[in-house]
Amino acid sequence: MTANFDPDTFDVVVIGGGAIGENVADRAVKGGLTAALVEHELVGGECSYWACMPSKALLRPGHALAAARRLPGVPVGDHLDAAKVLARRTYFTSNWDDAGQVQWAEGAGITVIRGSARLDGERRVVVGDRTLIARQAVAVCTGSVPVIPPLEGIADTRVWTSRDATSAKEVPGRLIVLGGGVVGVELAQAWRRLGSEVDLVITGELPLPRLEPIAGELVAEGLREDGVRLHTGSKAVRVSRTGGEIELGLADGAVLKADELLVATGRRPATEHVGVETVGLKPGDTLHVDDSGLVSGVDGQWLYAAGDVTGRAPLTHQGKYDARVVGDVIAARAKGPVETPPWSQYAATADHAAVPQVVFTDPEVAAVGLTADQAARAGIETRVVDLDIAVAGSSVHADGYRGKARMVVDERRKVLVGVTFVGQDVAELLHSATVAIVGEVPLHRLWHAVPSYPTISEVWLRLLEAYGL
Ligand SMILES: Cc1cc2nc3c(=O)[nH]c(=O)nc-3n(C[C@H](O)[C@H](O)[C@H](O)COP(=O)(O)OP(=O)(O)OC[C@H]3O[C@@H](n4cnc5c(N)ncnc54)[C@H](O)[C@@H]3O)c2cc1C
Ligand SMILES: NC(=O)c1ccc[n+]([C@@H]2O[C@H](COP(=O)([O-])OP(=O)(O)OC[C@H]3O[C@@H](n4cnc5c(N)ncnc54)[C@H](O)[C@@H]3O)[C@@H](O)[C@H]2O)c1
Repeated sequence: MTANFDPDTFDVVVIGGGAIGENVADRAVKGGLTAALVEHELVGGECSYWACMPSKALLRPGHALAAARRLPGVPVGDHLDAAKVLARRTYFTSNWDDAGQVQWAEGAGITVIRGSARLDGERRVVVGDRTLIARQAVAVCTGSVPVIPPLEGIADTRVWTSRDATSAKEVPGRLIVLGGGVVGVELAQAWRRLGSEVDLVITGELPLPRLEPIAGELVAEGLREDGVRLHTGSKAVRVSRTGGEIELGLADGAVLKADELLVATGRRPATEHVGVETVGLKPGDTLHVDDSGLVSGVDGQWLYAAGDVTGRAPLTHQGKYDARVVGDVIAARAKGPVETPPWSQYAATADHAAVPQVVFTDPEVAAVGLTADQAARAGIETRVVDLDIAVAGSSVHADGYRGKARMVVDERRKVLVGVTFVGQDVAELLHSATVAIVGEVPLHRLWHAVPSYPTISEVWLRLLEAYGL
């Protein structure tokens, strides 16, 4: 480790102390460097306080109740105790206090600096009246912010973003959710199961349009069964609030009324106020990176980025994988030139081949790799195998179990390039698919990975049989 005599000079300065920035700093320190982590809100970022953790804490009790109802003989009540669910959610956010994460970071040897950071040319970062100097590298890990569509009246109307929807202290009586991506479907179901009347407005015919159609089909079915009113093919055009009531006007003339409107129409990289213009980049743009995390268009191998700000895979686990690459490669390059071949410690190759994602609705969606469409568009000669999940394990798991599975095979290489499972409790099946894709396991060898009886994993056997093995 380089001795740190000047309190404003570090080997690495990380801008943004979300999960991704924390991991860049941690790996750099583990590699023998000094690192400063600059954060202007809460160390831990979106995932810990307003995204993954609180949203999953809001969803899980409703799923447990629904699962219990599918099993005769299990004594269950008819609704959740919302106050207790909200209190448990708040526990998972540490009541929006980052003392624990700061303690972790300092214990890991990272210097935490509070304040808003801006790049100020090569290897310089300004925080308030301090100018930090980065001997080796600066890593921008500033995450993303919600996109608010330009609806008439929206600038003057108080609406919810995902932050409000994950931190609300009371259950709204009526909630409109605009946008049928992952945030939209998860939070529509969470609040519906906590007692809100929910209208979900989507532009297409199915929610979750980036995933295989089986995901949108079964999730739409699940939402409707819960009582969510799904407005498909709908375009929101105007919004207003009178007193406590918000109105959302649709292009077909319909007007939806509610107590709150959650705008869940996507996110964009947070690069507007980070001083990227001082190094020749455009504020607001995505920071495109190579597989080692080096920002494109900036010379000198000193500016890195990871996480949502890169637009590669806006997911905590994948961003943390990219962060481990970035922290490791900065430490390695501090000692000399480094090769970054695919699948090496210094290349985030999986971002192109096998990004896993779980949508934590009921039914769950667990998907990794390419959809059939994406594989075909990439010029891969594919064979698609579709199945209902109907094995001994699924029927024991829940009465009336409904689920679907799809695997996308690269026919030339006889390996998997994409797998999607949809159904109750399929999330834990996903890692098997990720291992198969990353390991490029030939199907004839996968045949020898025998799933236990009676588990839902037996769907693997059925998929391979349906393929012809
Ligand atoms: C509702 C919701 C649910 C989600 N659920 C999941 C899930 O279940 N699983 C999953 O994998 N992903 C989930 N995601 C996505 C996940 O939250 C993000 O991919 C992840 O938080 C990105 O981490 P990050 O570190 O890149 O950004 P962030 O977590 O946003 O961290 C960036 C940090 O940088 C700080 N910062 C920004 N600018 C500056 C500056 N100039 N100076 C100092 N600090 C600055 C911010 O305050 C912030 O703390 C969810 C997202 C949402 C919105
Ligand atoms: N469980 C998880 O892993 C999880 C959960 C939540 C979020 N996330 C991540 O966070 C990111 C952001 O999620 P998101 O749902 O905000 O974004 P998204 O881009 O996934 O979905 C936004 C949706 O809003 C729709 N939309 C855009 N403009 C609209 C408009 N004017 N009216 C109606 N619909 C409109 C889009 O067609 C899209 O379907 C995602 O990329 C996801 O990876 C992950």
